[in-house]
Amino acid sequence: MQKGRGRTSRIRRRKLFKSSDSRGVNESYRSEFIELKKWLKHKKFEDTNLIPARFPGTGRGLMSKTCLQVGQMIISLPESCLLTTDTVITSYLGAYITKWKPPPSPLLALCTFLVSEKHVGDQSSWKPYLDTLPKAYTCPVCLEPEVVNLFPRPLIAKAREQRTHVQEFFTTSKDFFCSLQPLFSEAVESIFTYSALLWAWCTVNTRAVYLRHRQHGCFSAEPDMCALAPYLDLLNHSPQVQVKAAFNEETRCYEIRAASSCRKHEEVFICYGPHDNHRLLLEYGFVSTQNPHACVYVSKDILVKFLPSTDKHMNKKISILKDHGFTENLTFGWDGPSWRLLTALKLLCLEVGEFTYWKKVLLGEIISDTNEKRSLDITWKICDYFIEESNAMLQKVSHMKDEEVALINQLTLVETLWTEELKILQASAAILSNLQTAFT
Ligand SMILES: C[S@@+](CC[C@H](N)C(=O)[O-])C[C@H]1O[C@@H](n2cnc3c(N)ncnc32)[C@H](O)[C@@H]1O
Repeated sequence: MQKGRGRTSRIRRRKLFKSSDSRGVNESYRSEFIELKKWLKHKKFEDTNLIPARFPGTGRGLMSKTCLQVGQMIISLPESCLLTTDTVITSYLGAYITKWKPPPSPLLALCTFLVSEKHVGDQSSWKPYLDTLPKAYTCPVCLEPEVVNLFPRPLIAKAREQRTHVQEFFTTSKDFFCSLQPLFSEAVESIFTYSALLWAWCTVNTRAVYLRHRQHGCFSAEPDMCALAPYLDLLNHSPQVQVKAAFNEETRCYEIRAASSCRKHEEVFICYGPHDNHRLLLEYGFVSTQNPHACVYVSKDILVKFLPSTDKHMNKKISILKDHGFTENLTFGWDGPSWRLLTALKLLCLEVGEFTYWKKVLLGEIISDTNEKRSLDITWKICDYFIEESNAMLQKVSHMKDEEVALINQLTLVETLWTEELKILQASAAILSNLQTAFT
């Protein structure tokens, strides 16, 4: 038998591949995690199942020390470890928040606390936690505008909205920050800078868990539902896993239980929600590969671009689609064009004599073979147009990666997004070709 060609060798190679592909490198020896564990232990948290580790695909996360069974507790974090608006209200900031008018939002309270505690450094009782937080984030608001301009069109619009939102959050909070001057020897303008607030905003938005509080009278009406959960917030997202996560009123702990099993020394994931890649990038600053919820969005303008400009009913058709909510959430997915996209196109493809049947189209009825075929052909053309666009964008990003070395990480993120979109479109194109064959 030739060396390296036998069954044992194949198994060994497969095992090696598995270990280099999904196994993490233990990081529990790092000083920030040693300090964090000591601090958490002092707050009555005992960790038995998890170890901080770095993984090839997902970066820093948590690894299982043992095999985790369905229903088993993954982590149980006592209330005293959580950073909530209660923490802020009972701190030195409480008196300032209570007297400020108009009342600050719960989010502003959390962000102010984070910036202030980070500023005091060694003096902060939250230092062991703060030291484990990322120094920078990759949400679109943190990316260079030239990188954001490389996003798919619908995401560019959302990324710009996010930037405006955070800028307004900063501008409208400046007076409140000024009111905190008595607490600091330095000028508050040098502490509560835009970049400090941006860091805090991203910390809360990418890491907080959902925890509904009773509404404090000293805050604005926005729901108070975010809690920062040290250590637990090292858990990365997978769309494939299921967990049960909630605050247990009896044990007064935030608990996560496995709803699917996990093998020893594998990364332990939670699911942040059934989010598509645009939402993951917008809210958490990453893209998930093979995400079953990922899709490619089709805007109304693209639909119209592929339809004859001579159709005298076009404006009426568009306003029907708008009135019935059919101009939003039109998508291509792994399983082909969405029902909403196909339905919108069937309505837009109605011939003059068929126009009166538009209600039936919206109810999912088939009007004619011609209508079915025409709408499928146009769907295929749109899909093909998107495939070409994705390929062109991937080439552009690859070229920029050579030119703009300082932006390599940001560009890689965009590249992953377009690569996933291309895969989805190719899957959709294959499904559409099969459907078209049925009408020829
Ligand atoms: C709650 S934290 C999880 C821990 C984080 N990786 C860390 O090092 O602190 C959420 C952030 O982790 C990263 N993340 C989570 N799931 C991921 C995944 N599947 N792939 C890549 N990054 C992921 C994103 O940056 C996200 O904003």
